[in-house]
Amino acid sequence: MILENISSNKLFEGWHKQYTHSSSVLNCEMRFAIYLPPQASSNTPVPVMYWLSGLTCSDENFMQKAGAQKLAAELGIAIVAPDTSPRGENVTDDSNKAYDLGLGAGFYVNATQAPWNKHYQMYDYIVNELPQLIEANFPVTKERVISGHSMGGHGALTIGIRNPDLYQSMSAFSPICNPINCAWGQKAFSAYLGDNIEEWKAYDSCELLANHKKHQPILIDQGSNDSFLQDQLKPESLTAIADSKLNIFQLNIREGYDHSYYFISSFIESHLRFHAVNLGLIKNS
Ligand SMILES: N[C@@H](CCC(=O)N[C@@H](CSC=O)C(=O)NCC(=O)O)C(=O)O
Repeated sequence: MILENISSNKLFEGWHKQYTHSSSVLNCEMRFAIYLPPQASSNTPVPVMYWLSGLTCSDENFMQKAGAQKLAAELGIAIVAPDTSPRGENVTDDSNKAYDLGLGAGFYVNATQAPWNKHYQMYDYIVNELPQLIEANFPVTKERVISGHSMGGHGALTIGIRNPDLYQSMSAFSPICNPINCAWGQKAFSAYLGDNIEEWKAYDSCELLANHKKHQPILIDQGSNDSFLQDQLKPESLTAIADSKLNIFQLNIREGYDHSYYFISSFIESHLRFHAVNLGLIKNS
């Protein structure tokens, strides 16, 4: 598969680069960003953290706002930030151009309903096509961890829980924890997956955590002053299940923080260290 490099910027002795490529899974041209730490420049393969962004985002929000690259350079972790939906003029968007459906709102599911199912196959793109592309073209190992924010936190948790052999650990900021029971999730899942709620459960962290046997460590940070906390995010639903099943689940409620990248940038280093421990790069301190 051909990658076209469209930007390169050096930072912390590593490189931030953006690429476009043709996606056979999504049936369109896609863009992603990668941060390659300095270790990768000397051809030492490094593990990868996949970062899934939230509603309205592209590959750029996290890379420009989270401030993750300095510590990623020290730890020797590459970061890959994909887009949040298929893109392009031929890709269906919401008829009202709403921010929570269609472009920028792929919800990391494989759509089964027309017209969405032609392009909206973000689950397969994130789990299969994109990592294959990354592993074929960059000096990375097959070791992966996954993290994300809001809609992307939902994506990171559901993808991580469903694929315990592919991701060593997962983390999330302000994730949509129980999409089958909130307005964002119900709107997106009824469009992409149809009316059968049983089909939605394959993309709901609470349902998955309750029913899957093998779990990797999970770290979640949630701001107490997040305007979406009560209606959309519902971390208490996940905690109720996780506490009874797991001793590797940590939810930190951060007093006064909101839903923004200011919050993410305040705690991203603890997420990187958490993943580095689970990748065996550093010891738990
Ligand atoms: N425009 C919407 C809210 C959009 C928003 O807050 N997007 C968040 C993710 S929300 C969940 O997935 C985001 O990350 N925005 C990009 C950024 O750089 O901050 C509204 O007005 O409610």
